[in-house]
Amino acid sequence: MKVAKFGGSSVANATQIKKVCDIIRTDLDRKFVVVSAPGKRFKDDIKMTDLLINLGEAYLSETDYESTLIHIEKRFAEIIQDLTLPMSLLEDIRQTILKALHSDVPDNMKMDALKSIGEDSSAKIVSAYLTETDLTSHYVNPKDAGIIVSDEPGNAQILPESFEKLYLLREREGIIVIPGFFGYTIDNKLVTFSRGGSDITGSIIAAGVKAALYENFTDVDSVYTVNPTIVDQPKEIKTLTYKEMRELSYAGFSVFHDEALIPAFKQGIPVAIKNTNNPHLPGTFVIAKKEDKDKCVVGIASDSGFSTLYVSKYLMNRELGFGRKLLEILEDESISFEHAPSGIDDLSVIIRERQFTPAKEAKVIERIKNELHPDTVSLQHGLALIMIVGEGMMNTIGIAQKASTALTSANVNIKMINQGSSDVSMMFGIDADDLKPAIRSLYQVFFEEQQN
Ligand SMILES: Nc1ncnc2c1ncn2[C@@H]1O[C@H](COP(=O)(O)OP(=O)(O)O)[C@@H](O)[C@H]1O
Ligand SMILES: N[C@@H](CC(=O)OP(=O)(O)O)C(=O)O
Repeated sequence: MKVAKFGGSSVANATQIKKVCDIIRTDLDRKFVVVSAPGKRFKDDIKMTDLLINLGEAYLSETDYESTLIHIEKRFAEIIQDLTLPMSLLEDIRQTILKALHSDVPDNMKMDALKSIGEDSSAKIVSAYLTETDLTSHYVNPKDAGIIVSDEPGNAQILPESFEKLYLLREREGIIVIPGFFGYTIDNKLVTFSRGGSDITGSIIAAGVKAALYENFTDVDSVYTVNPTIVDQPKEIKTLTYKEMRELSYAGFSVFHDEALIPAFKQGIPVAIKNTNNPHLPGTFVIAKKEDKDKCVVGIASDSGFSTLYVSKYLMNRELGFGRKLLEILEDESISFEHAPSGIDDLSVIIRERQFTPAKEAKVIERIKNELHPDTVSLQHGLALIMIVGEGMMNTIGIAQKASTALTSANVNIKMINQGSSDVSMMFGIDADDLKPAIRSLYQVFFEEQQN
């Protein structure tokens, strides 16, 4: 038995949904189907999840929400009409939206209920279309499936008690279509995963039913060695390990959610990332053990939008608890950090920029000054991080030298290097404006000039 997850681009309109159903029909081992909300149909289109978020925000701020509601209904109406499905489906979706919008619950619960409607509606539509084309298919809500999650709105985590019930899904007849992206708490509250979280649902179902394979269908032929929006037609990655994929996803390979590896990994289920528009191609396989031992570096991920909190104080090394107190201030202000390289008298903490507002930034600096009495404290924005990833890097001579040669030849200043805190990656911090030339030059050196 296989689990097939189809991303937003695969269910963006009726033409794409027909491709999804053809893929299922060609291999009936694909018994469990997980779907996302309709995604972008063209570059500047708006994803259904974002429309639902806009709807909720407009409603909560008591501004005009009717126009967004009409926009949402029109998109679903178009899909349902083009698939010649009964219009009662649209009425069902409309009622679900209105019920979530007018329910008397806290704002974060209302937002999660609204956000889930994209996936929920896709699952109802795909299941109805499969039935229409003579396949036995059932829509199964995550609550009935057994997806029990923590009570963290917009950021749920799966609870271990889910897996026993999920295994029973194997007994159900026909093709089971489950909406991705959300689950229910023990006391029945609907909570969503973080953005892009339908990948997580797919992995949870795969682990629960002990699938032979978890197929993740998207809009690219494979996972590429670097982001294809930065380098044109980069080389494909044929296989990589769970550890490598998790590291690359976290550092910017948005094709697969970094939290989606763990459930499949724990059960040793291989993951295949494939293209809905070219399903005959093999795609990329994520597996437990490195296959191509000659290729040390598998991919180079990157992301911008980071800040550096820099603190220096003479004799910091002798001040017991300095680092803890600094991180405690961040914890108090609900700020998480990514990396924290340190020297004798200095400590830098890398933080995602979006966690700061001007007021929060001023408060953090003020608290550090008052509570830790540093010589200097500053917060610099506009940092980009590059992560070079590959199992075996630790024992390979010359990776850092190759990377710094590539960055030098692109005239890119290295602001920070972090090597050794992970055995599968090496991080470089650079100015965000230098990101594209940096990645292009690294790609050239690591994947075009010679094998690594
Ligand atoms: N290294 C990479 N390899 C492949 N795709 C990547 C990579 N880095 C970023 N992406 C982007 O991920 C996109 C697919 O992910 P996503 O938009 O979430 O798809 P879906 O709609 O299937 O969920 C691709 O279109 C591509 O632009
Ligand atoms: N629809 C949700 C969850 C998701 O996984 O979507 P996609 O498969 O389009 O990345 C989001 O946009 O966050």
